[in-house]
Amino acid sequence: MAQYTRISGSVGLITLKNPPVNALSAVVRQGIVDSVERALGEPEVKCLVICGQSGKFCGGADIREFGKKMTGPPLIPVFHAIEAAAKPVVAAIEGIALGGGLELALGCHYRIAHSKAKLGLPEVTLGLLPAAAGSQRLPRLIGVPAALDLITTGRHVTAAEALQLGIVDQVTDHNTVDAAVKFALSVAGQSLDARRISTFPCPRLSNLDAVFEAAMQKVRQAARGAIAPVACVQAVRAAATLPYAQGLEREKELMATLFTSGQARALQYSFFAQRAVGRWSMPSGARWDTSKPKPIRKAAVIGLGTMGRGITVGLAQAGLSVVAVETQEKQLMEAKQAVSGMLERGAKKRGVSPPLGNISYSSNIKTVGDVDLVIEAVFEDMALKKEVFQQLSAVCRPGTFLCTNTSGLDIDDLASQTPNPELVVGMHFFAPAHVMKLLEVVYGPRSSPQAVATAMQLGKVIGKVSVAVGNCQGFVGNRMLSPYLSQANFLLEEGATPEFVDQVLEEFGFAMGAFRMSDLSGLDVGWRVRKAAGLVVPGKPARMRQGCRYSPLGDLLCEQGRFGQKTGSGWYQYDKPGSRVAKPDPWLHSFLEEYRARHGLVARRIDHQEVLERCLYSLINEGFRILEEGIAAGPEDIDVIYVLGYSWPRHRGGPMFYADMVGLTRVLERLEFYHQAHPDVPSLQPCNLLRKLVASGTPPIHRWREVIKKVHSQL
Ligand SMILES: CC(C)(COP(=O)(O)OP(=O)(O)OC[C@H]1O[C@@H](n2cnc3c(N)ncnc32)[C@H](O)[C@@H]1OP(=O)(O)O)[C@@H](O)C(=O)NCCC(=O)NCCSC(=O)/C=C/CCCCCCCCCCCCC(=O)O
Repeated sequence: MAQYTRISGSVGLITLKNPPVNALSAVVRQGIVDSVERALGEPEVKCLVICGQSGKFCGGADIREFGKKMTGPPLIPVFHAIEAAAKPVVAAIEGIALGGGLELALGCHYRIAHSKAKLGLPEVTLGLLPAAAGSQRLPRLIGVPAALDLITTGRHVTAAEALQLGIVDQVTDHNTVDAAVKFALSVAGQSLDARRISTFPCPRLSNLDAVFEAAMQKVRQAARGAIAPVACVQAVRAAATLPYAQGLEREKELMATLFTSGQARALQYSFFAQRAVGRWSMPSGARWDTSKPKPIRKAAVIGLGTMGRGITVGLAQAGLSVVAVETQEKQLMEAKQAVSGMLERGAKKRGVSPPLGNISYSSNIKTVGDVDLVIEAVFEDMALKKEVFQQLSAVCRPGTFLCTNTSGLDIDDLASQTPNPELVVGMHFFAPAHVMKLLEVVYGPRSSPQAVATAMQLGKVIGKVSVAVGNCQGFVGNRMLSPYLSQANFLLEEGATPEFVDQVLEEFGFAMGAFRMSDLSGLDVGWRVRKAAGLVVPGKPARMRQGCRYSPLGDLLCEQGRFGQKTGSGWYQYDKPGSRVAKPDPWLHSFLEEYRARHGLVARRIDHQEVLERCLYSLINEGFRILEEGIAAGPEDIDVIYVLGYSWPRHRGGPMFYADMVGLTRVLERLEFYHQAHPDVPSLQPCNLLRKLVASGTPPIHRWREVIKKVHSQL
């Protein structure tokens, strides 16, 4: 609702009340209309102030109302009524003014912000544009280049930047509502002619075409197929070239296309999924709301390779005290230098001082005796990790949580090295660990709910989106990647090239196709895993292993020392080791031809559809297996992992959301088709849960949990 009160006799105060972020629901919109009307009708009232309760101005349109039947007054006329008011209206911005919240403020005549407030038009991140006249008012207020930047990126700006840009008129460190009331009284009675943004001409640009061409090129490059950023540029162009009323029509037209698009649905699903994963549960029944985390003040990181360094930076930046341990003195010195450099660069960017003093370095593992939690980040080798866990058990005080940063090793096996397996959890960070938002928190069968809650909470403290998942080979992300990569390899055997497969996957929206990504991460990584699994048999490149089809192509490249970017060749060639520019490699093409000839394979023409379906549907099928086994609690968990950790295009929601969009019946049919053609590839065999979902009438994704629950209860 919106509550109307009178203060200081002559000020009408409208307070938005819709926890948690005062979103502009139908009731709130109606409340604003009624309050404004009332204030304008009261002769004693000289001016108005609009604020939000609980220190939050407004988080924008109520996203939960999208996709439902529209009720209540639409936003644009509400904001026009405010702008047209004959009494000054001042927005008192505390906390947030985002999306429709900022558009509301732009409809007001003046804006006063608290110094800690964040402002922005993040609609683009939800697949939309600021269609409550924001795309038309903001360029008129701050000019085209700055408006283009804010509207196409959706970034939030601080109050200080908003003041500099001219979005707000004043910033205060004190009570914002008091400041706004004082300000409103000071301008009461003054002409408002120069305060109505919709009447402003858009600041002229001499190089208008060039500015828009450059903006369009930039968004197209970054968008990877997303349509909202493109529409945002078009809407701002309308503001720059058309009268306000016509610009508004264009904004409406563009919004109509976006509003009902699959991309908007996907991005809004993703928004809620990222919040839903915080409400984790385990098959044992343990849950986020019944498991209390222990506060972590001091942590240790063991092993200061690339991952350990990134984790140390993340912890120190979040204000934790960190003991960073590396037993090799030379590496310890190198790591100290590298970590300090990362902290200094990060601090410079954020305009703060680097938290160098939060870290103490040591080559002696015994120095971790007084920490609350340890993150072991040594080399991905089970024997080595076991040794470290045994040492930790001897030196850590009772109750210390022991976490391992691993991308797929058995958490329970490791936990068995300690007398307290309930304190052990996996924390799978993604490289670079201080940058990537995703953290897989892996619980073993003996991990206590408190250990999981503590790791999840620590992830939040260091700015990660943490997803709790069960223990299995590769956990969720890497386990699903395995069939995807296998299909990519099989496609090469059957006639495709790495360039073609990557092109198809990149057109779908991945930042990198399967082969460019493998070259970047290093082909030796998978080689080591396959060796450990007994799949690599030197001198035996046969295409079957353990009764299933197997492609030894990656192993053969590794045997030649082709590990990818770091060695200057892999699936592609590079100018020099470490170079990032992948070029098609004639050697690789001849190698593939020889390989096919040796195995009696006849190259056939493989089309776009087959590449996409075989790679994506095998990955999705594995996702259903993971749900069936209870390794992930719901499809949102998988989707968040893929969007944040594996560059799955955000505007496609994630693999499970994509399956829902494509239609489960279609996914099932195509998997059956490919499995018939390749019966020796088990990952193409549709899993039980997928069949059950189709048999139960293909419910929409938000109802899959009901079917999953039934499947689990039958097991
Ligand atoms: C920064 C935040 C605000 C707060 O962050 P934090 O403190 O970390 O808390 P969170 O965990 O993120 O959030 C707390 C809970 O609040 C929920 N929430 C947050 N924002 C909203 C919201 N805007 N609406 C509803 N719910 C919201 C959140 O989900 C959490 O709850 P839960 O845990 O999930 O239960 C942060 O939350 C944030 O960034 N929020 C989003 C801000 C944002 O993006 N705002 C913009 C929203 S879109 C908008 O404003 C659009 C405006 C113009 C719309 C014009 C509409 C016109 C329709 C015309 C249609 C024409 C087409 C016709 C087609 C046809 O012809 O049919």
